[in-house]
Amino acid sequence: MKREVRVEDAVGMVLAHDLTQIIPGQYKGRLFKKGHVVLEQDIVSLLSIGKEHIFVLSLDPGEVHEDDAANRMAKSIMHDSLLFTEPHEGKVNVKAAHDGLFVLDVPALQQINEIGDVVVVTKRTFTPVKEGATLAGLRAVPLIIAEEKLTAYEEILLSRNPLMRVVPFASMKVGVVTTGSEVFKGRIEDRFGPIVKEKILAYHAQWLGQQIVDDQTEAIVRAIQSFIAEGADMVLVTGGMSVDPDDRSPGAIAQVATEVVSYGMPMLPGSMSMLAYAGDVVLMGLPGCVIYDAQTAFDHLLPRVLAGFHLTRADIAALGHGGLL
Ligand SMILES: Nc1nc2c(c(=O)[nH]1)N[C@H]1C(S)=C(S)[C@@H](COP(=O)(O)OP(=O)(O)OC[C@H]3O[C@@H](n4cnc5c(N)ncnc54)[C@H](O)[C@@H]3O)O[C@H]1N2
Ligand code: MOO
Repeated sequence: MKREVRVEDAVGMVLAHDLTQIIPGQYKGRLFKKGHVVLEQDIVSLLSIGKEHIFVLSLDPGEVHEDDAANRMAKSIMHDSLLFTEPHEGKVNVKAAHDGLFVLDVPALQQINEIGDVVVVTKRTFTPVKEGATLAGLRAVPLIIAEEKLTAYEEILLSRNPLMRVVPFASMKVGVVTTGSEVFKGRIEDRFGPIVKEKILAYHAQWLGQQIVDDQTEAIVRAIQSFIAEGADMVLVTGGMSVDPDDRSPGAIAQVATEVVSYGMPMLPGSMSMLAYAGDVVLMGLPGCVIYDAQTAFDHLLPRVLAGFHLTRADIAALGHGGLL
């Protein structure tokens, strides 16, 4: 509620509007901002610009100032992997405490943003982020917010936190099996090795090496198994993923796998990719587009796998929404 008070009585109260200072020839601008909580030392400044009375918004019981609200919003989503800025204009920014994969509880975010007057705005879930990156903004929309809106927010998080977190990447050991008679027989130069190596090293994973083999199922199987015997956490098989008679990679991966999650996925480019597991070892089949397109399904699967997630068919099916890269 807006009401008039004597400046001396305004300490602790919230300014209802901006207050302007004019010093002829020198300055015309805002001395205090709407929403400012009046401090003891502000009294002199206010009197010096001719304000003996000011309009304040009094916080009735059940009302919270925007900055206090933003602080409470931050408190409810505390997590070791997150850092929070001081509130400014009713907003706290959330930052990454370390490199990793940004992971968000999307249904909980939806529930929070349905409350009204509190908004949480984030990066997309499963985005790889660097230390210090801004992940989200938490904002109280009105200057004065109803306590019940904040309570509703806090109640959702009682059972749902962590709402968001950053999962560090494991330093997995990765081996690459490259198929293709044209490469094996030296008819063309291999392009897969350097491209995949760069993507893997960008996540600080370990490069075990690359084996180039002919389009023969047994040769591909042996190469995968030799990387597993060497301690690989992940083996990538490149090329030979589509429909030609020489495309042996899916069959070879399936032979080694204990679980085939998916051959084919709802992402373009990269729809001919494959994900399988041999025990805990991740097996991926990478189609030719990975050497052609800057972004494919591989770029979306790799960080999630490195963050330690065991992907299911449901996870793969969910890629379709936004999967047209
Ligand atoms: N009839 C269909 N044709 C294709 C389909 C389909 O569903 N039906 N899918 C297309 C899609 S999508 C993709 S992606 C590619 C998948 O290709 P492959 O993984 O089978 O790739 P290859 O046939 O082995 O090679 C394609 C192309 O890339 C060259 N290549 C392969 N490996 C290397 C390497 N290590 N270094 C350099 N160049 C390499 C290869 O020589 C071919 O030119 O299939 C579509 N077709
Ligand atoms: O697997 Mo293909 O890449 O859909 O582009």
